[in-house]
Amino acid sequence: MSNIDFLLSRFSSGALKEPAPSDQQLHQILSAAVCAPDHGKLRPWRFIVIPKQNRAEWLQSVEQSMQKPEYDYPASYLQKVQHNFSCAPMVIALGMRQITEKTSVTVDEQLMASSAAVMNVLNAVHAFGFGAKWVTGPIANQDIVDGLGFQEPYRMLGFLFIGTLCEAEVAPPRVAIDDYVAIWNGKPVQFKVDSK
Ligand SMILES: Cc1cc2nc3c(=O)[nH]c(=O)nc-3n(C[C@H](O)[C@H](O)[C@H](O)COP(=O)(O)O)c2cc1C
Repeated sequence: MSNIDFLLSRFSSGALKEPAPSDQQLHQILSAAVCAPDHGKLRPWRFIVIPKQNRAEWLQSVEQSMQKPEYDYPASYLQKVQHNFSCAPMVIALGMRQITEKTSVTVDEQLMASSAAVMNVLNAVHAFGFGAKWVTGPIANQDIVDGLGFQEPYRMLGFLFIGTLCEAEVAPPRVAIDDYVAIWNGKPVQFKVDSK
């Protein structure tokens, strides 16, 4: 497969089975993260691997926090979280360190660099033939953020579930790029997708 076909064939999937990437593969996958564009070289991205051997303890703390009345999660969401965290072969919590002193680089730019780093991780996972899904959702309550160590100045950016794709999965149809790209001809542009 050519490099461009490789990029065009990536898709997200939460239907994952064992095995997960090996430690060596994970090291390379995370090394791809730090190749992301990074204004001011602030390295804002942070990754917390939640290893299989600590997953039961992690899940227990998630369940305890989600059952607190102040959070008011629907039972169906708790079940979904239990399923995702117990079944995913690999779980990585995503975060960033927000730097506001001695830099002119905005936190928005740091968020963009951190998101670009996650995208590199998704592509590196795909390069090794694995699948992944980035989720945020309402799970990041204060107890979960604190339990990970992602309280300020850090900011939580979600979780990555990583593993082997189920055979039946194929890439979904993609949108037409012409809808999202315009050529500037001296006047403000009108995107096709927004004028439909
Ligand atoms: C920052 C971010 C957060 C996301 N959070 C969720 C989520 O909480 N739940 C979910 O089902 N999908 C979530 N998604 C979407 C999936 O990760 C994925 O992008 C989507 O299913 C489309 O698949 P694709 O990557 O193949 O286009 C999120 C995506 C991004 C970029």
